[in-house]
Amino acid sequence: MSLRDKIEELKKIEKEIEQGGGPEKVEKQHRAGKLTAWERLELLLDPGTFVEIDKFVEHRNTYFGLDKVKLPRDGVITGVGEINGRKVAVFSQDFTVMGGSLGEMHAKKIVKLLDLALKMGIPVIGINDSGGARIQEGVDALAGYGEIFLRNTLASGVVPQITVIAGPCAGGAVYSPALTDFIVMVDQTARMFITGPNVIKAVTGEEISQEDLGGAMVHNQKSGNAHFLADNDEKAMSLVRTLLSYLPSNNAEEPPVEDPDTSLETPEDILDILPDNPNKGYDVRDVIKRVVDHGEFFEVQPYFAKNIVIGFARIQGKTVGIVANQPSVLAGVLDIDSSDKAARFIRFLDAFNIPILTFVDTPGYLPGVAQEHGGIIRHGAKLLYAYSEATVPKITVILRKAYGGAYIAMGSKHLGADMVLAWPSAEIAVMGPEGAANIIFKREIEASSNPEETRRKLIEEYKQQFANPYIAASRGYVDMVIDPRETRKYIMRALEVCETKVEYRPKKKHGNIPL
Ligand SMILES: CCCC(=O)SCCNC(=O)CCNC(=O)[C@H](O)C(C)(C)COP(=O)(O)OP(=O)(O)OC[C@H]1O[C@@H](n2cnc3c(N)ncnc32)[C@H](O)[C@@H]1OP(=O)(O)O
Repeated sequence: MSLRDKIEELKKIEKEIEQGGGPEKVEKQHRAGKLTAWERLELLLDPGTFVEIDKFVEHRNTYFGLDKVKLPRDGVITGVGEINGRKVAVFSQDFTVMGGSLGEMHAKKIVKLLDLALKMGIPVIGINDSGGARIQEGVDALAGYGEIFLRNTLASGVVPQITVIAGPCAGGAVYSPALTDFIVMVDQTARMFITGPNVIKAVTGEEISQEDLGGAMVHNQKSGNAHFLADNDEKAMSLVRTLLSYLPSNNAEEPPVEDPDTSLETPEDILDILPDNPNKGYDVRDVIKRVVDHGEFFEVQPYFAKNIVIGFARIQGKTVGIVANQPSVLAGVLDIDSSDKAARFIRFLDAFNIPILTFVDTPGYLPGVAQEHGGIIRHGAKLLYAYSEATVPKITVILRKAYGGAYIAMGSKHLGADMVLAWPSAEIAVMGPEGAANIIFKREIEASSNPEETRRKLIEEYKQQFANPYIAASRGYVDMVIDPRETRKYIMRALEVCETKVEYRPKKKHGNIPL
């Protein structure tokens, strides 16, 4: 055979492989509202940038008649491509090939890709659509998952890892996504659970549908396992592209600078957001949008623990991570879920050189038996730990309430904030005026001929004395009390000063965050 003939043969082999599970399976995939592994990659990557690796890999299993079965690419496409001109490593499981199930060689392809991404310092995006461990391959499939979990862990904090769940992801398979930084789930088609409805019914007697057990909304809203909800595969791919635009390729790089907004102005109407009544809520995102570049805020986990808001934005084109109490939900209290949500995000920001911008308006940690018995002490400590551990620039703006332990936890000076700004509306105290006055003036109130009137007067007195930013500012715990209309300017200046920040921590193997 001449070289030209051999090239013809190569093209023929490639064409066969590219059929995946064949037209019928592709048709079934489309009928289920899902794109194929290849179609997803085409939407995710810049056109013409994908370079496939291991296209010719085949399984070598002989059990249960598998030796007679051809599984193109062993059910997963792997390779390197570009997103907005930056290199990424990607794998996309092909459900048309034996349900995208993971056997020995399928796993080896993903492991090889993760090793490559780690060596080259490029983000990893995994598109999951799989029936899990390939049952016929037994322990080889389990070993494959173990090898992947190890790589996910080693890559954690070195390169960003993003998972899209675009179909089933069941059993131990869920732990690879869980070890990555962000999970996007596609509404109605994504499913994640350790054991499905049938096993649950047999073991606990509970009856539940797949969607209610592990659908995209459940994990976005209830469990907090997912970070983003996408209406369909197209939206999921576009979401990943946006997310990546905020991130560096690895922990030794800075995030890319995009479309810098050099205006120093904060819109005048920022003064109209806080209600006059301090017990009324407002949407903290209205504050965030008036401060960041072009009013653009990319929220992460918008459906989970809504009493805290996290997400990405830019200041002068540079990425910042935002953590903000949300006074319109549970008055912005800190509880188990919001502490977990914020702490994990802060650790991501710190690992990837992204400054933390915190907005504070919280009445404290949520009281209650469920919270105490649920471990609020341990979960709340995660937030303290994450802020304390972080060495990236930390800028905090106290908008209104900053009470008790929550004052300390929310990026306070005491946990190493580089710049703490406070609006004149800030109230920094051990607790709110009503609670405080009832305790410290208890005897005076009881002895009074008009207890209600005395209580009211003493609460007012307490408010005058303590419910302001000036005592904290007089101690240097607040660096500057500012006109809210200058918030953006102060943040810009603070971030500029922090650009050369270097902070060392004692040498250790790793800390022991309260998990
Ligand atoms: C450490 C990791 C440990 C684990 O992964 S444990 C989890 C093991 N996996 C499971 O229990 C899930 C088994 N699969 C299923 O329940 C269903 O196939 C699933 C994922 C809900 C999808 O259902 P459908 O959309 O109706 O598709 P289907 O059942 O017709 O499957 C399509 C083709 O894929 C095959 N398949 C799915 N999961 C597989 C697996 N794990 N091993 C081997 N083959 C698997 C299935 O047999 C079917 O093949 P075919 O097209 O009929 O030739």
